[in-house]
Amino acid sequence: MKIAIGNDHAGTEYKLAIIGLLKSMGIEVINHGTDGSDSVDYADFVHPVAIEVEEGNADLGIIICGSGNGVSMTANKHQKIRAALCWTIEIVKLAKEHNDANILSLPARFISLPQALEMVKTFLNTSFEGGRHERRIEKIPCN
Ligand SMILES: O=C(CO)[C@H](O)[C@H](O)[C@H](O)COP(=O)(O)O
Repeated sequence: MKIAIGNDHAGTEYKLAIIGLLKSMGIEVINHGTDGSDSVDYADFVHPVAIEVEEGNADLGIIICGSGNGVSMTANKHQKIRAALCWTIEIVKLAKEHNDANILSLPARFISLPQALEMVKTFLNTSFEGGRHERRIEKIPCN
């Protein structure tokens, strides 16, 4: 299992903790930064994550900013990406079961760090249900 991860300055603290968790689980991480607290533009760090997932270099992605919106909007511009903005464990579960989300988007300024770590575990441990949901996700791309 390989995970690509990226964030802006609002997500650095959570990102570093998530990398620690993933490594402790034996998961390989491709870190696209930023690793600092200086103000940056999230798109610069999210497009590389989306490309890793689209090209199959990473199995899944995790992206983090203050609200989770900027990173989600950026990732979802990529044809093969289904980035899900999640703020509870249940929504993470549904994002995998029903939407086969391949990138988890976290709003670092609106969830606690322990909550974020639990959400990451749920993202990794939940499977797509397929069936009617397969038909629906196939209709998402517009070009
Ligand atoms: O893109 C965002 C909002 O959709 C993210 O939450 C950013 O992290 C946020 O806008 C950064 O805000 P800042 O005031 O520049 O720290």
